[in-house]
Amino acid sequence: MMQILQTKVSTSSGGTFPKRVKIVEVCPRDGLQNEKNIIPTPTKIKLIDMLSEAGLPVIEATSFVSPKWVPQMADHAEVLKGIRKFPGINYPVLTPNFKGYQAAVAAGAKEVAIFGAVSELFTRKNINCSIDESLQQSYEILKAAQAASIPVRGYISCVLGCPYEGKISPAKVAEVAKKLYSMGCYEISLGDTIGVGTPGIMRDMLSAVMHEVPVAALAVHCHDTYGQALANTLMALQMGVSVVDSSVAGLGGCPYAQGASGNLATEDLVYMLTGLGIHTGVNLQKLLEAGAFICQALNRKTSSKVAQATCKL
Ligand SMILES: CC(C)(COP(=O)([O-])OP(=O)([O-])OC[C@H]1O[C@@H](n2cnc3c(N)ncnc32)[C@H](O)[C@@H]1OP(=O)([O-])[O-])[C@@H](O)C(=O)NCCC(=O)NCCSC(=O)C[C@@](C)(O)CC(=O)[O-]
Repeated sequence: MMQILQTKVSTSSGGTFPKRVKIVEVCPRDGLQNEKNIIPTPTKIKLIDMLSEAGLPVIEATSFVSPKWVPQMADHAEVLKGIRKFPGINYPVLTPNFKGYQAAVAAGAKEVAIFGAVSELFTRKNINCSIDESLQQSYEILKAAQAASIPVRGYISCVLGCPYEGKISPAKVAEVAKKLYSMGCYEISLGDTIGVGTPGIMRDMLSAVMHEVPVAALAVHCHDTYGQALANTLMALQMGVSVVDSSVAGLGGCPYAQGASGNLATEDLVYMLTGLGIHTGVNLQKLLEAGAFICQALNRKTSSKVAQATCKL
């Protein structure tokens, strides 16, 4: 039995927060991509349908990457074709190269996401090319997508630290963000891929990026390895960011980022935003049910504190 405590937190200190936040739910892709046991396609489809029913405005459905690299995403086309497409909800998919882009469009994708990084070593391990080569691949996708009126979101990984190169300079993040934005990405999601950042590092990184890209076009994507995801996200909100990536039940992690662990749990994000009086359009009860469903399917305990507090799984 789930019971949500309806706390009303004063918003008097929240003058600088955005009035509404767009949540980009990444569980069906980021949350599941690292799972070793192949999850049945109908389970993935049911999860996405439940997330749609919870009112999430954007649900990243799958990724059109190589099945040799990420076997869990091999059923991408079946997932994308099988989900109920709710009006007003976007279902973007990840595309690493032109081959992935073409397959995504053939399967009916109406929005795609490209991904790059600020670390040469991570880029090599993740997509087997250099940063410049990955930008070239992104450019090819962007050109084709623009001609087909398909919006493209851009991810940048390792913005607060890299598992292979360590510290990352904010100037480097700003440089890559500027390139992706000027190439035509409508939104840039800044990923703390291994969850090593703290709010001060987030502030410095965002300050640099905001000189190059309008804050309205920025999103944050925080992993929770060191328990900093919510704090880092709060810092980003205070700086005017109004798009946040998160994953129900806190599932997630990049298979090619040593030490990566789960994402910020969507339940915890929604709870905090509701407490701050920030509108998301998400029904927390339905979200908790979606989280309970996928945790049961994976035989996994939820990482969401709110789910733990409201439901003994
Ligand atoms: C980019 C590649 C494909 C290069 O992989 P490669 O081996 O260098 O590429 P290749 O061109 O030599 O191709 C190898 C084989 O894969 C096939 N192939 C090639 N491309 C595709 C495709 N799109 N779809 C299906 N098949 C494909 C290709 O046809 C070939 O098949 P073969 O001839 O051997 O039978 C590979 O490295 C890859 O798929 N990497 C994806 C890794 C990944 O998914 N990482 C996780 C997502 S990123 C992330 O999680 C971070 C993020 C976004 O969440 C933000 C954050 O937290 O920071």
